Parts: sequence; C-alpha cells; structure tokens
Amino acid sequence: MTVPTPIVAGNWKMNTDIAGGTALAAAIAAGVGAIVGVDLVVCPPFVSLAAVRDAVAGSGVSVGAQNMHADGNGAFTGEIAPPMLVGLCEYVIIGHSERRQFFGETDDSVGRKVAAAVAHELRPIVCVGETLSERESGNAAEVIRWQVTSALAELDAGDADGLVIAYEPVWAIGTGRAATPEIADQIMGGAIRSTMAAVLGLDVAAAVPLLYGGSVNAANAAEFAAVENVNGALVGGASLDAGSFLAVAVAFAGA
Ligand SMILES: O=C(CO)COP(=O)(O)O
Repeated sequence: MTVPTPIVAGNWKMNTDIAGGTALAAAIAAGVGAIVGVDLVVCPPFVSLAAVRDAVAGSGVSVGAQNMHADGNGAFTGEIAPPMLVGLCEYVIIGHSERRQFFGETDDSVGRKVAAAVAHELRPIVCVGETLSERESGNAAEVIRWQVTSALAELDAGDADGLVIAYEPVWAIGTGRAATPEIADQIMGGAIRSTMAAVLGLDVAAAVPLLYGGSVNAANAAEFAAVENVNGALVGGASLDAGSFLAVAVAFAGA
C-alpha cells in the first residue's frame, strides 16, 4: 500500500496583504531547500495568489486557495470559480470550519465543491471536524463520518488521486488547545480512513494524505508527526511566520 508523502500546508486565512504575503512566501521558499520528503503548500488570500505563485516558483513549494465556488462561472458576485484558479494554484481548501460557521457552507455544498475541484484538476484539501458540543456529547466520530461521506459523495475511486483530507476539530482551531495525538489517531485512523475505504476502496483510502489541523506549532508538531495516520498538518497562526512554519515541516520530514 502506498504511504502518502507528508504535506504541511499553511492556511493564512484573512491575513497578509500582497507585499507581506509575497515576503512571507519568499522566506518560506528560501528555507525549504534543506527539508526533504515533505510537500509544503501555502494558501494566501485570493488577491495574493499570483504574487505568491511567482515568489515560490522553482522552490518546490506549492500554492493553494482558501475556497472557491462550485460552478464554472455565473452571476455570483464576489465569488471565484474553479477555472479562475487554474494556473494560479494547485490546491484549494474546501469546507473549512470557518466557511461552514460564518458563510453558510453545508455538507452538500462541500461535496459539490470537492467534485468541482477534482473536475478542474485542483487538489482539494477537504476540512472536517466536530464542534466542542459534538465531542462532549460523544458524537465526534459520527459527525466526522457524515462529513467525509458528504464530501466524497460525488467522487468515485478514480477521482481520489489528488484528494487530501484535513481533520480540524473546531475546538482546537486558534485556541492553543490542540487535540491530543490519541484523539487525532482515533478520528483519522478510525472514522476518516474507514469511511474513505467504504466509499473509495481500501487501497485508494490508504493513499490519501490525512492532515491534522488545530493549534499546530513548532513545539507540538513532532507529536502529531509520530502518529501513523497523520500525514501532515494544516497550520493556521503558526504558518504566518516562516521560521515556525518551516519548523513544523521539519518535524514531518523527520517522522
Ligand atoms: O484552521 C486552521 C488551519 O486551517 C488552524 O488554525 P490554527 O493553527 O491557528 O489553530
């Protein structure tokens, strides 16, 4: 069975202007040379995609968008369509919990966006994760299974080549309260991998990189890197500093 190459992706969220993002991307590109065996991805705001693409060109660092619409074009003021991202980035984050919480994204829209990303040969980084109340009521695994099933609803096994799934428990995002490696292992090795296997088949499921996200930093990355079913990280706050982002990547390179 194929063991996925680790991916460490930085979600810059609504931070950095074009100049600041370009500088951050250039600093990451300058430091990545010594890190082997891990794929780095930076996900700046839409307006900086072109500048960041140019800043990391030739470094091996990839670029991702943070969201997109499912349709190819149309009267959707303020939205970005998949074909508009082609040539700007290779990855696109889909269904981040902040999109679900603040912008009305649903399991259904996430499924449509994942299919649209695959159709345009963009690699979707699909985010799933339970809220604190879902965890406290004992429903975390069930919520995750449902989110993964919905996200993959329009795919078949042949579509899963570029797929990446990120487990980001909502209570761990931006709180400094990361999940424990045991929780990451239970959800990622259990609920996520087994749901994918049911939908896509065992071999395909085993090859999909699973990222942990939620308060990952230079100090705790190695704990997650040591977990068998954690194939990388989706990093928020700590990805806004080149040194700490690269340190997270080093932890996964050495795992
Ligand atoms: O939401 C996240 C990445 O997508 C995680 O954010 P933090 O690393 O800031 O907790």
